[in-house]
Amino acid sequence: MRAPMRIVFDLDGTLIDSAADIHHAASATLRAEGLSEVTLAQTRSFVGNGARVFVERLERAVAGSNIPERTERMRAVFAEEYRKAHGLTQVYPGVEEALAALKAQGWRIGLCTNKPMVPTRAVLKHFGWEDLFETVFAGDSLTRMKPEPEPLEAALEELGEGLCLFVGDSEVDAATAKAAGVPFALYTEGYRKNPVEALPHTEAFSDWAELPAIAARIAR
Ligand SMILES: O=C(O)COP(=O)(O)O
Ligand SMILES: [Mg+2]
Repeated sequence: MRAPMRIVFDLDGTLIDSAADIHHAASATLRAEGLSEVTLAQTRSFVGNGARVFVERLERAVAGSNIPERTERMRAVFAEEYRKAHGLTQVYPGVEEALAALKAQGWRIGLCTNKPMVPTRAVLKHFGWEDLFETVFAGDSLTRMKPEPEPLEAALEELGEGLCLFVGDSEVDAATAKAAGVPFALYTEGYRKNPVEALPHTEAFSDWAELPAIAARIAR
């Protein structure tokens, strides 16, 4: 009998390009404080360590520092805006076909994102993906988030035993996989800040059509 296989995906910058919506939510948050706005490229560079860190980076970029009361107000506005922010989000080309192919190959599929659970569920619903993942760990599911290994380990545990693979786009994901001792497939078209070579990875891909073959190779 074939050993079970488990594959866990990151969300932002891996399955979906959500930067435009995050930028929109960030702009509303900054406007509410009378602060100047940031560019889409800046927004992209602030994504990766969850919503709390995102807001801190945003505030620091335009105001020079974090003032606790202001940071809290900004967090509240951002959370509200983020929940509604999926109209501009695009699924990367080939993602749905690749996930279907992986399922057909016998992979059990999970999600491990640093995005909080409320906007994560909202975006999954938006794309009709509520039942796509057998397990979902968000940035606020546990007390620790990526790059700590716990959420990835927890997602894998929920998927049972067997060979495993993590797929993500960023330095945070590469570090998480390394910390958990899990093979890592790097999607190169997401929000990473450094060259591909600088991120520890088992395999890298730029086209989702390549992933089923990569996974099959790792599973051999
Ligand atoms: O929301 C974030 O900061 C990052 O989200 P991700 O873990 O899905 O890339
Ligand atoms: Mg990501």
